[in-house]
Amino acid sequence: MGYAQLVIGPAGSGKSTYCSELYKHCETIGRRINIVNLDPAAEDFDYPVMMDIRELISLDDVMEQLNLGPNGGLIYCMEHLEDNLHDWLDDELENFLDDDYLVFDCPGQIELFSHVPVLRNFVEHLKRKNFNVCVVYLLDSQFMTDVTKFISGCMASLSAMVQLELPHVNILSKMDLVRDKRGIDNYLDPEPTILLAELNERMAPQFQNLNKALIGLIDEYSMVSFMPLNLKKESSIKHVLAQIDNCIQFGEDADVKVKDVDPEDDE
Ligand SMILES: Nc1nc2c(ncn2[C@@H]2O[C@H](COP(=O)(O)OP(=O)(O)OP(=O)(O)O)[C@@H](O)[C@H]2O)c(=O)[nH]1
Ligand SMILES: [Mg+2]
Repeated sequence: MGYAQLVIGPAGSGKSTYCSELYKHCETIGRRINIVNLDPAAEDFDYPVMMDIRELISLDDVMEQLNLGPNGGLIYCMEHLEDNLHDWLDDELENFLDDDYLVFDCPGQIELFSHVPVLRNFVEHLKRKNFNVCVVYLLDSQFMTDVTKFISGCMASLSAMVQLELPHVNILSKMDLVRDKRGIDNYLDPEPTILLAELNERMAPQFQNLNKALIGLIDEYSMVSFMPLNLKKESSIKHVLAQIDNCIQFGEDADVKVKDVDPEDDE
């Protein structure tokens, strides 16, 4: 049994920074995690890269040889990854132990978790390899300045939920930059009626039915809860990691194993 976090979210939402701070945190507490780069366009890393899509395919080569732009090139690279799950990925996974913990730093192109099936197939493959996988969806708290942005952030996250069908943890990133914490509180675990009132206030009257339907949808998926993450605070990282571990049953299996070898249990 392996464990994996699939770190996704819009471009610039802080995925790679999250991965590197998580790595540092785990290093401090003596816990082994492995960060995998799935972004063919990434250049610099603050974390040791245990597995790297750039060893499989080069975005620059793809763009040059196939005459593609950066986004088309990226999708091509990701589809190439999909075609190589059984050889490249499986070979790379051989390097890890059975109960290793992997964190996948994904690209930020929204099409990867809205309609392109690559990540879904990638996850299915990991599941077949006996990984417990969870989505860690990052949304930049800097954009949480009004209800319309919040709704669009929720919709993108919801589309990832529907696409990937995985346990899902929503995180509001870059909390160290938030000055008005009260403004953000409304969006951490929001009250649907308050959201609806705000939305109606913001938008022209003809949208009231649509607003109601949107808020109803978000409410019914009961996914509008975001966990704030301040990477400058060790306690915040610890809290978020504990929630994610819980989602993929990380600690639980470990506990069982400890008990299994406990000699006092023999009696
Ligand atoms: N202050 C602050 N800045 C952050 C934080 N996380 C990320 N940033 C900054 O936000 C920018 C984008 O961060 P990345 O970690 O590269 O974001 P990403 O989601 O990996 O971006 P892509 O890979 O391009 O999709 C960088 O300039 C980071 O320094 C944070 O927690 N606090
Ligand atoms: Mg990145």
